[in-house]
Amino acid sequence: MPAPPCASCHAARAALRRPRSGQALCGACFCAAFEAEVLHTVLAGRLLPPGAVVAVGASGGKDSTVLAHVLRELAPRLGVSLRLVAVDEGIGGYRDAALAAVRRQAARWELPLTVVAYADLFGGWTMDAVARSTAGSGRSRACCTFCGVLRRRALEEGARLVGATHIVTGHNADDMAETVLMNFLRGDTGRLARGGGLGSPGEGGALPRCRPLQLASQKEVVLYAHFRRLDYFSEECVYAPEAFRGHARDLLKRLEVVRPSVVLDLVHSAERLALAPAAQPARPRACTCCRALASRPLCQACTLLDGLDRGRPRLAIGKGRRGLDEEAPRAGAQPPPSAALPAF
Ligand SMILES: Nc1ncnc2c1ncn2[C@@H]1O[C@H](COP(=O)(O)OP(=O)(O)OP(=O)(O)O)[C@@H](O)[C@H]1O
Repeated sequence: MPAPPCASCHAARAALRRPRSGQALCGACFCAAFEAEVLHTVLAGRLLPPGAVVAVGASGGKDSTVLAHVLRELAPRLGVSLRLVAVDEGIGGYRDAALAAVRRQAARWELPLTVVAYADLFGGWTMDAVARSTAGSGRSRACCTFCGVLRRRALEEGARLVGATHIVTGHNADDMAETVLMNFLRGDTGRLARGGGLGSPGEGGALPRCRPLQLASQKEVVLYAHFRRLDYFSEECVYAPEAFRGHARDLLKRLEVVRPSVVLDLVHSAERLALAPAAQPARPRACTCCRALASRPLCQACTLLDGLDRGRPRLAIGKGRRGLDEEAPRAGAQPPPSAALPAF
């Protein structure tokens, strides 16, 4: 049976059905609709004001590739300029190939690219060194926790380096729903309270961050990359199989079979979530080591780096926060560059 005509242009044959609405569209009309929806997200949320210098967190993966491509299309209408910022976490056999993809994109799209490395920013620590250090502590699955905290800090540093006023990342609706679910499953009310909305306004001097693809499903991101013939790196990080996120992802996939709207429902729930006054996280204060915003005496990045420097990663990544708070940073510990507390 031939494909039905495109429900938008009525001229071409439909090439896909949109996963959520079931609308049959040709590739060109789907891409135009996808771009219009991202534009709406940015304008309705007032995420990127005209004149903004936007640092795109570029990992070489599908999400940030699609984000950079869409924003490049929308940049003249939004009146913003773009810079690609890539973080080299020091993950052998993974990040080098991903960075090669980012370099190809920067060259093809004529966008300036800056690469910042954990090793330079964090006193020689790479993710491979962190993984070696945490192996045998029984907590090696926490690699992604370390990486998330340090990457956020590194992205902030890279963005400042290129004179950016805003940071955007490629988190899509599926990523966000996984995060919400993980925070619920861990009982992490602080992150639940901070994690909603389309980004963070830039508390305490940190650059404002946003996620323009937060309402786009993973399937549509992949479809957009396919129809725009984007070149991206699709391998999974070598440390990802250890991550708790994988369990949240599996659970969501199963839930989606019985309730297709579950991903967006979770994202919207998090946006509207209000904590009871007694459960509100403590007011952030300055980290005693680097002066970044922190909900405890030490910010997360300093806590992790200090734990690593002491050779006690178990302390740094465990749930025993009380123990952590009592620990002063090791004398002479290098404070990492300043940034604010992670919101995602
Ligand atoms: N090494 C990196 N350098 C710069 N930005 C990064 C890096 N890793 C992740 N990001 C940013 O954080 C976002 C979420 O990354 P994460 O690895 O959690 O998810 P992902 O769904 O695999 O994203 P992607 O497909 O873009 O790699 C990315 O879209 C990107 O904007």
